Amino acid sequence: MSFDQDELRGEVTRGARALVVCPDIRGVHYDIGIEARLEEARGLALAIGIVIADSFSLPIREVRPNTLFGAGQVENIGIACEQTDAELVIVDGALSPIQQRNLEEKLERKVIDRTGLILEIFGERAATAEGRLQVELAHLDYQQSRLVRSWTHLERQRGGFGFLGGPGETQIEADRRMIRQRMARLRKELEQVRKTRALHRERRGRAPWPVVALVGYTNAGKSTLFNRLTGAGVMAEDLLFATLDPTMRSISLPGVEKAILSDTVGFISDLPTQLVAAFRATLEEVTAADVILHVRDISNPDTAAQKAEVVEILRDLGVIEGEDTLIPIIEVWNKCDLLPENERAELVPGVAEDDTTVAMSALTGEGVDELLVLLGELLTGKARTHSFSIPVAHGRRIAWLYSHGEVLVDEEGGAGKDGPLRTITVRLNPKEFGQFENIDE
Ligand SMILES: Nc1nc2c(ncn2[C@@H]2O[C@H](COP(=O)(O)OP(=O)(O)OP(=O)(O)O)[C@@H](O)[C@H]2O)c(=O)[nH]1
Repeated sequence: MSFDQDELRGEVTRGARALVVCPDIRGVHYDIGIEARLEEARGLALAIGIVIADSFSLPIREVRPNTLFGAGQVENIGIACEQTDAELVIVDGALSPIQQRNLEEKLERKVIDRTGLILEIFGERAATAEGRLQVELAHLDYQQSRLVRSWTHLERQRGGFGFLGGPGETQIEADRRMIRQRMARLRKELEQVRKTRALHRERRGRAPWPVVALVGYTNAGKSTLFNRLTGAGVMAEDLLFATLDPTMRSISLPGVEKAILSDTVGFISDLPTQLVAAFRATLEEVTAADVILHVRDISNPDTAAQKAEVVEILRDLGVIEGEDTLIPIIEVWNKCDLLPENERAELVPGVAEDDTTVAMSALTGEGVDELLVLLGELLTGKARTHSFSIPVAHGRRIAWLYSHGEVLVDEEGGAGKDGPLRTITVRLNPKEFGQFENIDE
């Protein structure tokens, strides 16, 4: 195989020192302000263990097709790299393959753009089979576009120059073909995974404990909360857990011996469209959770817009349908410590009236106990009423409902494709509701 598979992954290494540059292009609409964009870009880089040597924004009046930035700006980036010892430049915007190559040559450093950076993060976080496949597919797609248009560079690398349309070009063609073949294979595998869909059931079936999933906008404080909830005292079994999957840990909650806390990839503004499918797939595991903690940075001026985006994705994933949430969601109003005194007094600490909101600070720890109590209640005591339409022939499922839940109504419910139905209304807590889905006929 002539194409180096490693080229497709691992654009950046953990611990690399990077300069983060945020281009502010005149006439381009960004969802959030330049300071917030810079903050987000820094957060993204930190999320995959990059050390930030420096970060700044650069106004661009006119996009240069070859380098994006103007000549003077490129020079300044180079100087900043020298001064801060940066070995990597992250451009928080889209670079064409040509721009990326040219910047790399001029700066004599690796340069990655926003899509490349986000792909790295997704690659690290993808927890399900579908997520991993989607991320690899997006990576190949990205890589493919780079190959096509930067062929002169690769040709030179391979010593193919001198022959017009000669070996160099053939090499590129071969690389492209290989990528296409790999992509076709991945698509097939994806189809397979989707067909079986046993994924989540299997995952749920395997986990004897309830699962609590953290979702939220990037920089909302998910990791900080994750670390606070999982605490300093890491038990041996947790270490094993942490090695297997660093985004999952066990926690104990009032009334619940053990629950699993699962972190997910953060939501990102202006997500490049080619990454949307991969992003959703990395979040699929959320649909297997018993409770979702939606972490919000309540001190952020864009907090309402960020919430709307998160809700939209949860809708797409089928977690929210119309007015109903199929998995209970607790809104964590994080970073309360940053609110002005008068606003804080109304919120902190604790639980708001609707009992699905907790105001807290993952940094100072205020409100954490209230959150734990609410979580414990949701996972144990707080049963909810559900209505199921079940074929009479599915005796085991019906018997299970009687033995585990509190059946309120049980009546004839017409006929379905598996014969006569019963409509059973029953009170189940979230854990039992999850278990019920796994009961065979
Ligand atoms: N003042 C304050 N800062 C906080 C709080 N929680 C988190 N932070 C800070 O916010 C920044 C982002 O926190 P993270 O926990 O990394 O955010 P995240 O949601 O995991 O971000 P991604 O990994 O990008 O999704 C860090 O600098 C935290 O120290 C809080 O309650 N109060």
